[in-house]
Amino acid sequence: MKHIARKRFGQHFLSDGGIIDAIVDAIAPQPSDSMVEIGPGLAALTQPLVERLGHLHVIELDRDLAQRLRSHSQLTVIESDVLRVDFSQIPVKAGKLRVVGNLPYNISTPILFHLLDYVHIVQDQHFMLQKEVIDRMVALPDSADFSRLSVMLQWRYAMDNVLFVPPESFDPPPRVDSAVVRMVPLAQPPAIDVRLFSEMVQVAFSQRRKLLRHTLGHWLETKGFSGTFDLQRRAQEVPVQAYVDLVQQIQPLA
Ligand SMILES: C[S@@+](CC[C@H](N)C(=O)[O-])C[C@H]1O[C@@H](n2cnc3c(N)ncnc32)[C@H](O)[C@@H]1O
Repeated sequence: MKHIARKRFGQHFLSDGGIIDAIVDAIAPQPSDSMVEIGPGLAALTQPLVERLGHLHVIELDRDLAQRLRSHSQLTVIESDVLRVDFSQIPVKAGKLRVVGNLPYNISTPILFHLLDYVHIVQDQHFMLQKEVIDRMVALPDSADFSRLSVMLQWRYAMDNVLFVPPESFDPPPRVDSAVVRMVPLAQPPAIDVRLFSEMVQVAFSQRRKLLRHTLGHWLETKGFSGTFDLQRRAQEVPVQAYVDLVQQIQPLA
């Protein structure tokens, strides 16, 4: 029976064979990999991936789609909201977990933040996202796209935009351009208090047009910060490393 795409689940199914091949080539799955796919849908990516891997974990919220996928003996289906999945419970053969998915765009940022909690067990992530979101993820300081998302991901991942995907590659087509991003956790990430860092970056970018003196200045006072930091700048002018250095000065880790 034909599945009718459900808008509330952000369902846009890949239908362009050339794009599917290009994504699978970019992922380069190996039989020794332990991989999990978020939102397999009608298995456009799932099928070629599992052919190369032999086995794949998939996380699907839509009950009907999860039911269809269960008939596939090489898949372990986790029927759940991905934001509730504890990725540390997914078995890995050896090494680390590889995470892939053509994500539901309405919750792509919460998914990226949820996965930050598991970055230490992840080898890499390949995600199809709204191109505009990827532009923000990989943006450099002083550009209009440099945002909270850029800082929150760049301190922990090396990222690159690997493929542009136009709306007509999907059925039904989304109203936006898409792209595929590769995210590789940094081998030697800085030691920081992630919660404090997240709070600080949120405060810094809360009013992008204002100088940090008016936004971050007060927050730093409440934290008892007595070091030096140039607050005569806007949040988007500050390099990621400077945010890292700042949070390390506020609360040196034990
Ligand atoms: C953009 S579609 C991609 C489908 C398929 N991978 C493809 O490329 O054709 C997103 C998929 O994520 C599923 N999904 C939506 N919200 C979800 C959630 N919170 N947790 C897990 N899966 C979800 C949808 O049901 C859908 O199958």
